[in-house]
Amino acid sequence: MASPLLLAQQFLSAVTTSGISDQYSGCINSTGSNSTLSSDATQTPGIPTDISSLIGFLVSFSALRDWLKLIVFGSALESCRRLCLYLYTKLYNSFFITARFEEDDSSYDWMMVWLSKQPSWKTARDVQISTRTFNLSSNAVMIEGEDEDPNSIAHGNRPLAYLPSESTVHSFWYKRRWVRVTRVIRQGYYNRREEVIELCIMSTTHKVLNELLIEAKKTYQEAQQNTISIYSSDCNNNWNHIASRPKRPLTSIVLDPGVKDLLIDDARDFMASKSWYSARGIPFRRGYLLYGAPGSGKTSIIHSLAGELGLDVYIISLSRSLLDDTALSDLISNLPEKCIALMEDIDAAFNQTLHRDLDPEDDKENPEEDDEKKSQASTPFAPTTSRVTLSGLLNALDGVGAQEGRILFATTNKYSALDPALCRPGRMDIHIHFKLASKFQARELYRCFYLPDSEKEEREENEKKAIDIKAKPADDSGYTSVDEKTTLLSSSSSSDAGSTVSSDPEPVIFNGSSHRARGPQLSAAEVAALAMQFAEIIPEREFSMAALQGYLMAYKVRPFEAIKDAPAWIEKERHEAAKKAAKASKKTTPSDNV
Ligand SMILES: Nc1ncnc2c1ncn2[C@@H]1O[C@H](COP(=O)(O)OP(=O)(O)OP(=O)(O)O)[C@@H](O)[C@H]1O
Repeated sequence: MASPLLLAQQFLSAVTTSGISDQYSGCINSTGSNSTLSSDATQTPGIPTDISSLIGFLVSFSALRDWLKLIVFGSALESCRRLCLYLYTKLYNSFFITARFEEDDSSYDWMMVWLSKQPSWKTARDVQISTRTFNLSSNAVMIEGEDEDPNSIAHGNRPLAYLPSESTVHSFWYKRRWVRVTRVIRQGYYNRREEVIELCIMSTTHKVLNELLIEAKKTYQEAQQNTISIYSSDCNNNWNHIASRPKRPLTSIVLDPGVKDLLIDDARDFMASKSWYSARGIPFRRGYLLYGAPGSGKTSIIHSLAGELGLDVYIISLSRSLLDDTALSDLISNLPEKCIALMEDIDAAFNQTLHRDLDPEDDKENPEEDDEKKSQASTPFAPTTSRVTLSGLLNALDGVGAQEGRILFATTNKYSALDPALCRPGRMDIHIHFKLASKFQARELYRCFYLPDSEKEEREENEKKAIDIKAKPADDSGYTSVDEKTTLLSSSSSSDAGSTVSSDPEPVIFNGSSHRARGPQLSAAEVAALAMQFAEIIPEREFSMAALQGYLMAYKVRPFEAIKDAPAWIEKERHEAAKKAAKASKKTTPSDNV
């Protein structure tokens, strides 16, 4: 590598040949310091060899002098700029607090809904119109003047909102503090569009920010009051909000007497017993296994309970592609402290097909549906890519990383196929059998369908009150055996199941089908009497509640026809079931012979 001295000498020799050095040659020679000349340098007469004389020589060029001045001046300027920036940041940070909200976090939705309610946000001059609801089904972010039409979603009219345009700055006053808001859109990994809200508050402490956050969260929760949030995991194992569903009233689900009470009381009691569990060193978790006939209300009751308890539902799909034991464990440990974790068709995760096999015992409960599923299961579907093992699931449920405070609901149609380790108390504390519809359920479902709305509201109110009274904290929090509770609660509600109506209702003259609003207006007593008639026709434990619901849906505004045509419908269903059973047995006979 060439030394700087050598380079300087080469530069000088170039200058000398161009004649510039002539005027300076005297000066160079006058230094007379040739003592350190190298053999190369001796070949170029008049070139300074020590550093100080070289610098003196270079400085003697006016252009070089200017360059040097520029470098010194530039460095000083840059240092000054950096110092100012540092001081500004220091000063800014001591007077302002900046908070960022990323789009994939729930706090972003809180902020957007809260901001949409700020007068200055609504009057922004540079706006983007959006139909985003921020995971709310209500019109919490609608623009002023838009009617709050309860049917708007049914008509496809999503509420409109003003969102200030991206990268524009908006400011307003909050509790006598100046607040600046910026919507920043940036490019994330894999060119993913990411949105961040930056909130800058003029405050020296976090007090105002905390107040603002609490207010935003409350505003959001109020807007969300009548909905439950449903979360599901993505392939990166993150929990994503996938939907907000309106709460389903418990009265709309008809189960055998005592089952609903058992579930709600137990879950409420569990949620209020954290200290009881920790005092005894028992993991604060509760598991419910709902098993039985398809379409008997297992999923529906879970959603309804979530609404009643004010918990979000986190769906754990064991057959999700690429889910393995580690990913499952991560998912479960990332659940929030109070939530409902739902594993549907828990038996299906360990089968090699995407469909459920059926338990021979359960076959009896719903032959038609089961035959259908059997034939589906026998078709060559791609095997699931899930790699969850039973031991992986057991560890995830109660291993070290398992989340405390969560309520797990698992459903299955194939109870006897489940491993006893999975069903043991501690993992699944309460097992509830959901059977095909009883006469009592058929009667209540009919009432639910045709009861006037005002009566329904009253009934819901009464049921809610009854639940609230029971919800008072119990002294003996902890595990109670299923048998004990079922007996207790069944007896308390059996009077309802056995009620009868003595007199026949007045027939209402009504023909043909019409819109629901123009259907016959029946009194509660009339509906009750008709419901009794309907229940008498429906055979005990032969049809699922989903099948009965499907039948009544066809008679939404024709309560009398629903009763009149029920025997024919039952015959038809039996006939079809027999046909399917014969077909299925034909299919299996040749292989049996082989
Ligand atoms: N007990 C019930 N009361 C009121 N409606 C019911 C009941 N059972 C089922 N339904 C209705 O039937 C439909 C299916 O119910 P749901 O999905 O809850 O059944 P499920 O037992 O979870 O079925 P699967 O085992 O096939 O998942 C829903 O629309 C629900 O409204």
